[in-house]
Amino acid sequence: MKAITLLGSTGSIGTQTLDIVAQYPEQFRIVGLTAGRNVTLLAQQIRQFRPEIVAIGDENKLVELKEAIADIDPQPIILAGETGVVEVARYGDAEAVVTGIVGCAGLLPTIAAIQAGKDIALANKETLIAGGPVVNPLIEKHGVKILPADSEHSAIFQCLQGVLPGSLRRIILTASGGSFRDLPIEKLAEVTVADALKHPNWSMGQKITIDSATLMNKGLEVIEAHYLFGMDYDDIDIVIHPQSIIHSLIELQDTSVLAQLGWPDMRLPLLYALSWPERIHTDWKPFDLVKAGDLTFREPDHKKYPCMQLAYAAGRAGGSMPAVLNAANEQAVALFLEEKIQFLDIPKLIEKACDKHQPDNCESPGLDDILAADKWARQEVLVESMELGARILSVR
Ligand SMILES: NC(=O)c1ccc[n+]([C@@H]2O[C@H](COP(=O)([O-])OP(=O)(O)OC[C@H]3O[C@@H](n4cnc5c(N)ncnc54)[C@H](OP(=O)(O)O)[C@@H]3O)[C@@H](O)[C@H]2O)c1
Ligand SMILES: C[C@](O)(CO)[C@H](O)COP(=O)(O)O
Ligand SMILES: [Mn+2]
Repeated sequence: MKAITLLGSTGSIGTQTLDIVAQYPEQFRIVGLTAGRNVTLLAQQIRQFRPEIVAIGDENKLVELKEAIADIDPQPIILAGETGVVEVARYGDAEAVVTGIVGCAGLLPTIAAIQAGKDIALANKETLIAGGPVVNPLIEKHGVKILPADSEHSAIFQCLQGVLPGSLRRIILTASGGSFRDLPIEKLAEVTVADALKHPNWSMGQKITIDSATLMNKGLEVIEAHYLFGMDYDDIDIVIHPQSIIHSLIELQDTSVLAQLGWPDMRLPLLYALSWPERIHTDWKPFDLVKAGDLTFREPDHKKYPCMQLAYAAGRAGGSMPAVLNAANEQAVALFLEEKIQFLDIPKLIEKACDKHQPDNCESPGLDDILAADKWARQEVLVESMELGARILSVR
């Protein structure tokens, strides 16, 4: 039985992970759970899975959580705030930590888990994009494994099983195209948050759904693939595949191409990340090529979706630039979700922050440099957005 700790238990990744644990209680045991603010759902999860330790990210919710589970015996250790989440990540005999927390908030807990010798089932891509220069050396130093849970990187990881080192020539990331894939570019200026949250194939958290709509999710996944598989940016391509059936492909030195297919269901990459190198027998809906229907592919439209090129440029710049790209994106998406900026402002704000950071890019950033770059980028986007807002208001 594998003991696991789950960061972000109340989110899309978190609840799907707990679905798996509930289905296979003989395979998995929950050691720790963390959430951000959703006390009601976290309390339910604590009742069901009886973790040894829990944390709520929002310290103002600690009393509410303690009251919600006061009758449970024995009581778990109950912590709060970023330090509490970090403590859960490093706690006890968990063999693996599932990083279902969203954003760079996952960086410090992930580092703590690695330093405690725990394998990482990595869904939280922002941690690797921002913290790659620090995380990868730590993975090596502590001899732990990063098991990709992101559907594309799981597909690549699965295709690589049994492939000899040095045989990988190219990675091809598939992209659904997101909510606006069939919308003419001239219509993007007026899209709403509600429009952007209507992902055609996947049900996910709000932030990543917006990232899918801007194609920044795919750009982030290019950087994620660079850090996970050591590929140069010139050897990582993107193809639009509206059906989200082929979850990515690898091309080998002899030009042979391997792909992983399946229904768009995040439980499968999560299950494989948790059970690797084993395969657990499931009774889930078998894949059916005929039912899946036509599989189509097209080139990404970089004019319509500038975020992809912004990500390639930040990845190639390296150093602290990916951390700036990621934080600027997190901040811009948050502003869009709050309806303070428009959809097309997202890439504009990110590009401004990256351009401004260029002369200060730290080539070999340590953790403090990454955290400082993250903080600077969020502040930069906030200031720029206010000026943007002021200009918009002055025009009205
Ligand atoms: N969803 C997917 O299908 C999918 C697929 C591939 C990769 N991913 C990646 O997985 C990660 C999670 O995505 P998601 O869609 O599951 O997001 P989500 O539904 O928004 O869930 C985010 C989780 O993180 C918690 N959280 C947010 N901010 C926090 C903070 N500051 N401190 C502690 N906890 C915090 C939330 O808690 P509360 O809800 O309690 O506030 C929630 O449990 C992201 O990095 C995403 O890119 C997701
Ligand atoms: C489910 C997914 O892996 C989240 O990262 C997938 O990448 C989302 O679909 P899209 O291709 O980015 O639209
Ligand atoms: Mn993905």
